[in-house]
This record gives sequence, C-alpha cells and structure tokens, in this order.
Amino acid sequence: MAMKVHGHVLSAATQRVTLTLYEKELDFEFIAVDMKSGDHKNEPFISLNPFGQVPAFEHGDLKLCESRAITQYIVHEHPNKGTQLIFRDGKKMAIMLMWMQIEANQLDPVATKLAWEFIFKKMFGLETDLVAVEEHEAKLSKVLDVYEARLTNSKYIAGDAFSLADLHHLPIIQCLMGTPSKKLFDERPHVSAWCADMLARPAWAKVIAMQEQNKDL
Ligand SMILES: N[C@@H](CCC(=O)N[C@@H](CS)C(=O)NCC(=O)O)C(=O)O
Repeated sequence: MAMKVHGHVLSAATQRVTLTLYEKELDFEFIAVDMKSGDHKNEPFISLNPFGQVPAFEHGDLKLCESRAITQYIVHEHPNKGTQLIFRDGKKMAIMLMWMQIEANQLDPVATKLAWEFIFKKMFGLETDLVAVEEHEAKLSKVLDVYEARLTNSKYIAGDAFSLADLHHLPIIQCLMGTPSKKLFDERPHVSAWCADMLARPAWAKVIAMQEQNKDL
C-alpha cells in the first residue's frame, strides 16, 4: 500500500513531507496538483484537504492534511527506517515539540510573508512592497536572535541530533536563501552554520532534484 503525496514541488509545506519521506528512506507516489489551474480548490482535491491547500496525504484509508501532522505520522509509523528524527526520552521529546511549535507559530508566518514579497509576488506579476519587507525583516530578526542564542549551546535546534524540529524549518529557509533576507541568517554565525549543515543533507538534495525534474508544473 503506497503512501501518496498530493502537492506541488515548489510548495514549502509539500517539501516538508517529501523531505521526511526521503530522510526515512521510504517509497512514495507523488501526485502533482496543478495549482495554476486551481485544482487545489476543486474536487477531487478538496475531499482530501477541505482548506484547498497542498499538501494532502493518503495511506490506505488514512487521509491527512497539514504537513506537520503528516510528517509526524510518517516518523511514528516507521521508527526503524532511515534517520531517527524523533527523541524517545520524554524531556527531549518535549523540547522537540516546543521547537516544532516555535517554527510553526513564530518563524514560519513571518518567513512566508517575506517569501511572498520576494518570490511569489513576482510569479503573479506583482511588485515587492519594500515597506512590508522592512517590517517583516525586523520581526524575523527578533526571532532569529532567539535561534542564535539557542544554537550557541546546541548543535541542532532541539538537541544534539537532527530531528523533525530542524527538518520542518528547511523548506522555508531554502526559499529565503535566494532572497535579500538571506543576510539575516548570514549575520548570525550559529544560525548560518545550522542552515548550511541542514542544506547539505542528502535527503534535501533529493527534494531539490525533484523540484528540478518538475519545474514546469
Ligand atoms: N499549514 C498548512 C499550510 C499549507 C499551505 O499554506 N500550502 C500552500 C502552499 S505552500 C498552498 O496550498 N497555498 C495555496 C492557497 O492557500 O490557496 C500545511 O503545513 O500543510
């Protein structure tokens, strides 16, 4: 019974799921959703995700949306495959869950706004709003100061091993690395080293290869 990922190769949320599957060395079927045609807002996709957003995931009769829930399902179902990605110890697990929440609630919203200004607006023929950029970069700086302090004492964000908490950050960080907001990461040596370490992972190279193969979608 194949795991199926319905998504778009340029979507950070989709990449969070495919990256997890590559880290766990699991086979899966990728079903490209034609977002240009609005297929994510129509049936049959909205039966998988009624919010009309990619990704959606199927495994037998299980249907899931929300990338971070999908990644947790994958790692819990396959504890002995590929990279471990979670901690068994209760305290370490709690710290990992805390950083997963910090990523989702503090870093991702502001990073996504910057990606919208610098990358996605251009795709729609819209101009970057420099006032909005300044506002969001100021917010992201404050968040990254917290990350810099944490990473001064910890190789990875949740502890001494690469975990789902780190992995969840990777797609949106990669997005910003191609924008002027990269400077905010470069200015912080521990954040910068953490990003370089994660971006060099073989599983991430597979996500990028998948993006290259499907870039016309
Ligand atoms: N919290 C959701 C966010 C999903 C999301 O925002 N997907 C974007 C692509 S990265 C999307 O489908 N955007 C189209 C839309 O919102 O209409 C998740 O993590 O799965």
